[in-house]
Amino acid sequence: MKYKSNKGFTHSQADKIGVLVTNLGTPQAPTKQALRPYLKEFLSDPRVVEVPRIIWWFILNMVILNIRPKRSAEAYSTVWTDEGSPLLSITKAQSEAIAQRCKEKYGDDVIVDFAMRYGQPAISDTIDKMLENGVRKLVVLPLYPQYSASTTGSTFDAIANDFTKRRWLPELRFINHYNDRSNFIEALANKVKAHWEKHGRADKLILSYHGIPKRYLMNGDPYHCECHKTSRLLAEKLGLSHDEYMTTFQSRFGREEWLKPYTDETLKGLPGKGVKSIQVMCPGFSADCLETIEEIGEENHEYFMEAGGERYEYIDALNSDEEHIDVLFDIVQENLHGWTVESDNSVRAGLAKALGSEV
Ligand SMILES: C=CC1=C(C)c2cc3[nH]c(cc4nc(cc5[nH]c(cc1n2)c(C)c5CCC(=O)O)C(CCC(=O)O)=C4C)c(C)c3C=C
Ligand SMILES: [Fe+2]
Ligand SMILES: [Fe+2]
Repeated sequence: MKYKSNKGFTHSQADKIGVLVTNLGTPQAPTKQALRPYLKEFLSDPRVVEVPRIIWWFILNMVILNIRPKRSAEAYSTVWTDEGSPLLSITKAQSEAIAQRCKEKYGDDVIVDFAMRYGQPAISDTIDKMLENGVRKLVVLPLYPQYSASTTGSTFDAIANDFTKRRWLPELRFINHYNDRSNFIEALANKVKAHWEKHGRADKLILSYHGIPKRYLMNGDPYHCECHKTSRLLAEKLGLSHDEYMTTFQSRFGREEWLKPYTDETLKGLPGKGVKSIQVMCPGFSADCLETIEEIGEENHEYFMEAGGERYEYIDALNSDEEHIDVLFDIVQENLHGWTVESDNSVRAGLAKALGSEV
């Protein structure tokens, strides 16, 4: 059979709304063996690496997958906790907190769950579970504030690809971005202010975002502009002048030019220009992960101090802070607008009978 059936449907089930929270994904363990399949899936995605497939297949399989898993595993082992990968445990906590809010407001009509674009829990498995539990309307919330084809676009591909295998599609609402949303900017600003209250101000606030190849921007990806907009709005909210903050791009991969200025090169150069104390925030990461904890918290900290810096502080991502959950729940609520959860019992009864399930 070409399409997945709707086994598990019972007529007594009421139609439900599903909220699927997604993030990038992370390896199962901080080991070379676990990194290989994770990196293979991630880096085989044509939205992530836009290089002709045949050429990329050779580079990926012959070079990268022989070198990078070991190096990445070492980096991951420095951030691993008792609960596993921070990205996974924080995304789970965010999803549970949104679920709690939905339960308080909508009771059992709205089911909230999370999935990862690469690795586990897989998007298709989570959609399977939701549909089996009666979901007929689906809101997808990728936890990327700024749209990029390599992240948000790729998440849409995964949903679309899953739908090609299903017979009875649910209704779909897909959240594209929230980079300039006022309560998101406010939550970021409050996080900075809380840090200032505790530690005082520094010479500069560095807003570091994950990079993408410059070529993607030149081909029309709005990510760079969306990052700058987040920075501008945040700086306005904090009353910062142009020389009190900076937008930079981190986590380069491969040899081509990526969005500039690069975070690492910037930090190496700042002490020589008289900037001796900095605070770094990453407003493109909804959860702390390898790229913030290790790359910003450790590696770039060292670069700055070795170059003559005197004070370096990383300001955590919004993670499962109450105010962040308020923002995410607000986005979800907006996207439930006009959706009711009335059960079409006659359709379900007919279907359940035909499928031989409970009627
Ligand atoms: C937040 C937005 C992100 C964008 C944009 C992004 C683009 C992008 N990433 C790579 C390559 C890698 N990224 C890796 C880790 C990683 N990337 C993001 C987010 C964005 N990536 C996150 C949240 C993480 C951390 C995951 C975790 O488990 O903690 C990695 C894996 C780690 C490593 O080996 O360095 C790679 C590889 C490309 C090529 C790209 C743009 C096209
Ligand atoms: Fe990345
Ligand atoms: Fe990195």
